[in-house]
Amino acid sequence: MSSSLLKEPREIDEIVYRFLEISDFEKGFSECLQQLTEAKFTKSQFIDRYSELKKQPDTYFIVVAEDLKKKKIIACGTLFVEKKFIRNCGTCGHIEDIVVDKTYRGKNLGLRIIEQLTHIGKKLGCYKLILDCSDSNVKFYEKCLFEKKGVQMSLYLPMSKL
Ligand SMILES: CC(=O)SCCNC(=O)CCNC(=O)[C@H](O)C(C)(C)COP(=O)(O)OP(=O)(O)OC[C@H]1O[C@@H](n2cnc3c(N)ncnc32)[C@H](O)[C@@H]1OP(=O)(O)O
Repeated sequence: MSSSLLKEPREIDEIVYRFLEISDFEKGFSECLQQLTEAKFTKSQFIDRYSELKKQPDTYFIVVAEDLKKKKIIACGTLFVEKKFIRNCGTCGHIEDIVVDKTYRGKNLGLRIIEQLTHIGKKLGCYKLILDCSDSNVKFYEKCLFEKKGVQMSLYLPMSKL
């Protein structure tokens, strides 16, 4: 994943926006994600998943914000890139797992993470970016220029290994 895919400036007020690195386990990546949902994992699980995603460099783009003074991950978000047959074999981007550390909310970090993911999506030629969110986050995504469309549906499956 080349950092040339990222939007400039990548550093604002001693906060850097960059791709996830293997050393981010120590910098509180899991603790940041835990402020979104259940996200406890061991270092070995992190390394396994990180290595797996690294093998698909055109598909998974995880952007983090690091507070350089504290060496701490304070926000993150994912762009998952889906290759389709429809739309002239088009590419659709899925925005996932956006979270900003509680103590940094309301300072445009969420907006900047979305701007980075949108920038990557544009550079990769995605024809659209889509996401699921709760009603309470609709206004945030509208500020990020998304518009409400359709409904979200889920089917949670038992976690069996077939
Ligand atoms: C696809 C998914 O991942 S959905 C899951 C989203 N994540 C979560 O719900 C986790 C918990 N929440 C968070 O981490 C954060 O509150 C986020 C990511 C939703 C927002 O991040 P923040 O950094 O606080 O937002 P940011 O400061 O960039 O806000 C940008 C604009 O949206 C507005 N905004 C942000 N959140 C909200 C909200 N919930 N309701 C209304 N407006 C909002 C801000 O006021 C700001 O507007 P302004 O430019 O007029 O001042």
